[in-house]
Amino acid sequence: MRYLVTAQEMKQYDKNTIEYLGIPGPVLMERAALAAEDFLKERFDAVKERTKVLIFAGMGNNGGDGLALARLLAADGYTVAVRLVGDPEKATEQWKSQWQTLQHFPVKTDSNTQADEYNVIVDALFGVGLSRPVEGIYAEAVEEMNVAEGFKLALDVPSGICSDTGRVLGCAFLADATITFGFCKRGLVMYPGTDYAGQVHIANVGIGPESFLGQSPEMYTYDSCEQHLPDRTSSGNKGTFGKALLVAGSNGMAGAAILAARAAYRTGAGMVKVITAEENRQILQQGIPEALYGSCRQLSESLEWADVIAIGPGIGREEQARECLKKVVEKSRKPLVLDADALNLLAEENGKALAEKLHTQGAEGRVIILTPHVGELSRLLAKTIPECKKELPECGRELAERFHGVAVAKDARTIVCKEQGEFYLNTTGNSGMATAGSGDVLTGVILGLLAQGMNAIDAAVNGVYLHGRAGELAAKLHTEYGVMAGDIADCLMKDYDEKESVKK
Ligand SMILES: NC(=O)C1=CN([C@@H]2O[C@H](COP(=O)(O)OP(=O)(O)OC[C@H]3O[C@@H](n4cnc5c(N)ncnc54)[C@H](OP(=O)(O)O)[C@@H]3O)[C@@H](O)[C@H]2O)[C@@H](O)CC1
Ligand SMILES: [K+]
Repeated sequence: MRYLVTAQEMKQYDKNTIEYLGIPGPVLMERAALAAEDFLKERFDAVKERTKVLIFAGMGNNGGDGLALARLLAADGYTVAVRLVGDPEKATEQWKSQWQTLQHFPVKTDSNTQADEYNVIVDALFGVGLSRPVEGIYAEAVEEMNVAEGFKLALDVPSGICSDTGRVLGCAFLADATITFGFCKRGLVMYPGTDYAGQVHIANVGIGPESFLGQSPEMYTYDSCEQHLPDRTSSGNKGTFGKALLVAGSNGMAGAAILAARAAYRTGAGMVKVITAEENRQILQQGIPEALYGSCRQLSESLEWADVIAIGPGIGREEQARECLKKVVEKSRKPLVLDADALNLLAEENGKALAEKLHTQGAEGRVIILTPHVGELSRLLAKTIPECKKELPECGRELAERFHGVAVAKDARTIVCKEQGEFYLNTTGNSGMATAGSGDVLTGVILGLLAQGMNAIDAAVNGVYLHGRAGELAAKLHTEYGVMAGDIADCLMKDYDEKESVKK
């Protein structure tokens, strides 16, 4: 698990480390600079004589990190220059102290430095203290760094990127790599910040979980397959691994049902039954002979049969789809995944009563997982798409509260949350997954995990992670251009069976 922190959280953890744990600020700054120096030395020590480093320093402690780095590199024999940007009169105390020390080292600090004479550019203008759009001399400095040749390293956060949202405030430094201190900032993994950050390295500078003092970060992600998958007992039979009911595919939309059913099987569900339009029967049975078939008339008895239910992929918004949704809500209390047109139906004026019933069922303990993309989310919350994109975690939370369920708010960086507790931000996946049917696969994955007895939040988080990971594997085979939803389904669990973590 990797924490993703906001600027405010990071400042609090800094403060707690200094004031409560008793590690002085200058020690933290020294460790930050040492980590940055190590990072550069790893790449440039072999060509030290030819390496010329130019550090752009602002007047806050991010600039202070830059000054300390300049001193360390100069002491180590590198050619280093510092360009000050801002008024040193307004600098922080730590900055001033670093500046005084720097005077004893061979570092060029006049303003005549030409960025194109240097082959390493370090951005130490702003870190988590960025508080407004970058303009004037600061924007000019960012522009000069961006057009310069050479390797570009950002300290803590690329200047101009909002640490909390990843948004560009005015303009931003385009880094090859970012070395970030203590914890990864949210803005380094959210778009577009992640594209500006380049490769992100997290440096331990002495600010750890001890500094939380009961206030742990509100967001996290997973970097690898460290999650818990459902136990798989070797003596299990198909009943052990769950009976999953999938209501999907109106006439002509059999593909959505096939994709979701395949994904549920690939994730480990014991049995998958698909309720779909009569016209889809033949193609469904050819497309996925492993699945059981049921017509819409058999829905009530199938609800009895099922352990878990998903509804939505390709169902459309016609009367039959509405009838199916009504039955799924009114005749069952089993764990339920709502996707696609099931969500659109709930957002319609005459879906409000059903939404109200679901809200009550959620309050009474029914497991409800909603998987809207931003368009569906905007309809459900009566907000614009840009609003939903801008405030995705908050919108996810609002949806989770509305249904007392788990929200999977899908975008390039999907958010998963409950009514309370942390936000999971997913960092697996790629642009190849922005393809028709990809959402249907995700519904199947979550359904498959639920069928095996996983709780709602774990099924949603792990489902989103696995789906993204499968997309990465599919892109290795087909490139991001060539990935189709069926490839994602077929790549599910591909790299899992060798891993110890499967057995956790
Ligand atoms: N605590 C510690 O010991 C440790 C801290 N560490 C480091 O400290 C960094 C945080 O330092 P920080 O809090 O001083 O903020 P920082 O990012 O330097 O920026 C503040 C300055 O920028 C200015 N400013 C802001 N926006 C602006 C704009 N648009 N345009 C122009 N000016 C703007 C703002 O000016 P003001 O708003 O006051 O006018 C102020 O001068 C952190 O990212 C990490 O690198 C590490 O060494 C680990 C130990
Ligand atoms: K920076």
